[in-house]
Amino acid sequence: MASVRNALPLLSLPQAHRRSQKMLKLISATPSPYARKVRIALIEKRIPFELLTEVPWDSTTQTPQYNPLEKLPVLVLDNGKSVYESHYILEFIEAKYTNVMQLLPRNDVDGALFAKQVEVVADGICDALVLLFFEKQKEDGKRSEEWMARQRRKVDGGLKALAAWIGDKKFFVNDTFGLADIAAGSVLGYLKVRFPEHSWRETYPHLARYSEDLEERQSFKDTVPRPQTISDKIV
Ligand SMILES: N[C@@H](CCC(=O)N[C@@H](CS(=O)(=O)O)C(=O)NCC(=O)O)C(=O)O
Repeated sequence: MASVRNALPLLSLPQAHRRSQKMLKLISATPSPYARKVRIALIEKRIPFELLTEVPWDSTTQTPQYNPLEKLPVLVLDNGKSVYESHYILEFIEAKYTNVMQLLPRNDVDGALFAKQVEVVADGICDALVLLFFEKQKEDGKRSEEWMARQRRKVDGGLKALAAWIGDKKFFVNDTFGLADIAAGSVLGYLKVRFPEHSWRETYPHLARYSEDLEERQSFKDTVPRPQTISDKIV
């Protein structure tokens, strides 16, 4: 498990505080669109954390020690407790750190619920992309074309919804960067890395421009997804 302290927020902390500050830990993987959501949120909120990079598919992973579902991201708290499932981690951070930038509008229930609906669709696209990615890894003759077609329909349907919702706006909710933009930006960044051949940018030019604008934010620049080498056979 590779470890790196997230330098951005620490640069703003007085030196003495850095040594005494017990650090949140985030178990992550370099390509993970789910983990990227949490990384972006922590950076945007300027909450210091230590990044622990894992390959959850390898037999050597420590992920199961922190999540009975054996999935990352996992946020490991100062008291050793772990918080898992990306949408819940974001809800946890939003609720527990109230004196920092908020991802959801405080006085707009419908706006907050819509942001969560965008996250549902973005995460659903990620789920379909992950299933598609691993189906494509199967040996010739063992891949199900019907199964892959079903996942592609979910991806395309989700992208159509995101494109319709964003239109030519800068952000999804109340013209303010927030949860919906983290979720949508993360899945669009994942598409670029894992499925560069997908034609979504030609099909939805506004969505492409929206994604390019988000990638200019420091929190996105610091968390660009990278493919990972999986040592063990996925079983
Ligand atoms: N719904 C989960 C999905 C997390 C997930 O699937 N993580 C993958 C890694 S990655 O696809 O995000 O890179 C994982 O740990 N997979 C291991 C496993 O499923 O056993 C979330 O939002 O946190």
